[in-house]
Amino acid sequence: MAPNYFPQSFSLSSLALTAAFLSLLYLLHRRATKDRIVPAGLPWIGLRDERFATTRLHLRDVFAAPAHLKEGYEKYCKIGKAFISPNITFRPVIILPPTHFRWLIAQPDDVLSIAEVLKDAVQFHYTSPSSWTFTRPFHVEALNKMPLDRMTPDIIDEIATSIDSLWGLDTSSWQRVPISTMNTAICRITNRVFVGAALSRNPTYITYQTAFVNTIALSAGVINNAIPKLLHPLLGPLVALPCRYYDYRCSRYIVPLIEHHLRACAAAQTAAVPTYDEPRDMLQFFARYAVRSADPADRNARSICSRLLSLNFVGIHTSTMTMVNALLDILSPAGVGRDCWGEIRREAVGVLRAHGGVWSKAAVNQLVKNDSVFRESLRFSPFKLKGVDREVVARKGVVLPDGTYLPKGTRVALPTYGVHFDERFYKDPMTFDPWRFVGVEGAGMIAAGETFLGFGLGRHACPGRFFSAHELKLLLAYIALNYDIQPLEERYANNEFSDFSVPRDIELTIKRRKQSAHLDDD
Ligand code: HEM
Repeated sequence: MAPNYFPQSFSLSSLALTAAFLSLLYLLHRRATKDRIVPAGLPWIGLRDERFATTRLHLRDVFAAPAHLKEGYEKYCKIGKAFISPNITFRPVIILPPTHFRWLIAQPDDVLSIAEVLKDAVQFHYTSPSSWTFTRPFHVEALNKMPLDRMTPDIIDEIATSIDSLWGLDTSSWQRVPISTMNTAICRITNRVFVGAALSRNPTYITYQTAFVNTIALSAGVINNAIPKLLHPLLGPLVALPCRYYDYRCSRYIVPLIEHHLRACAAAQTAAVPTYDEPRDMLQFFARYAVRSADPADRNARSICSRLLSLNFVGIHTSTMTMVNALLDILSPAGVGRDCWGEIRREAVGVLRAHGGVWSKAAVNQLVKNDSVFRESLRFSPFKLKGVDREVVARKGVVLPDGTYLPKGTRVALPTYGVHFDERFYKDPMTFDPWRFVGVEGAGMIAAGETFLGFGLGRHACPGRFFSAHELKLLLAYIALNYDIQPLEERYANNEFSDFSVPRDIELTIKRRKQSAHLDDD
């Protein structure tokens, strides 16, 4: 009798189930790899000779991205060559060397697109469809031209109110506060500037707004990384339900305000004598742009509201991480060794006294040490290790300066991490030197350039950086003037995940000063 190789319990149905499971795995693998456009002739970084080599490389990259990017930069970028970097999304990204940067920023948007990357990264189609139903991206122009001088009194008022309530006013004893309180403060300051005092102090609105900002990132992450593309139309709307709900709840507060501002702007436009006040918040500013547009789609209050919420999302996370990284760097042994906290406080005292105790844009512009610390921290502790991501959208693809052909759909990016630690661009790059940029022509915090990619590069460089730099410098100055902080034992390492480097939530030991340092006797 022929031997029975199958255990008794191993029935035909379990065999069929196993086969179905394996087929499903194979199909998912095929779907996951469908978008892998891999241009010919470029080297991979980190690829091993093994089965399912690229799939395993993409998975390994979740924790090995910094090592991959460093190795690729040293091996290829430094000799002017591009390389292929793996990615958690299973879409490889072509990392361009500094010699190709000028070529990249010279490409028009219908060849290399940032919009495609953003839409995909945030899965706007599911998470916030209304934020893309506009014809003109006037929010970018509005961000570039924000009337920061006029907004400064509100910004400093919101900084003082939020920090005082989050960190307390006890001048007698040291307190422990989570560094993540910066997130709440920046959320409040941003909202004060975006939607005005009434809403920024409304706890219910702030709860919904914070929930939106947090769930949109989570939903997009799940859709992008945990659901095969094939299932996006089915599961995308379900996963995005929470952030769509919070978007809706916020809109109940914001839309009536926008409609009010749109009516007021339209009336002022037709009045013989304009009656409308100069805008003090972004909603008013947006309304001005909207009424000037010839396209009614630009005046859709729901779309303007979702656009504003998406800007909140982009701006609050980035500004929070920049502030937290800066505090960690300043209070680390490297920052303490250069008396960073003391210097920032002395500078703030001098500038504030020189301006009669009142902050203005001109006063903030004189905070050169404060400015240098932020730029150095963005260089030394970037929260995104590769950046300036673009997608090839030209139907016929595009050719790199070295002759490499990139088909439509290829993703390209620049090696932020490599450039920021390249000894050809920075002396002693592994050292945090807070005063590195003081007095250096063209090296202010917001100056985007080929050797500093913290805010991107070219015409799409971050339009929110003018506001963010202003807000962060005022926030740091306020804290330095009003609080003592104990140094940290070490520069706590950030959590690294894929090409993200996110600071950890640690506790700071702080004590309120009896009065702002600019009022002290010398
Ligand atoms: C320190 C804080 C910030 C950092 C480090 C930062 C960084 C960046 C980076 C690296 C880019 C990509 C640029 C490129 O690919 O060339 C970007 C784009 C962008 N940022 Fe920021 N950002 C910050 C704050 C803000 C704020 C506060 C806002 C708005 C309120 C904002 C709005 C935007 C927008 C709308 C874009 C897309 C620009 C476009 O599509 O042309 N950012 N930002």
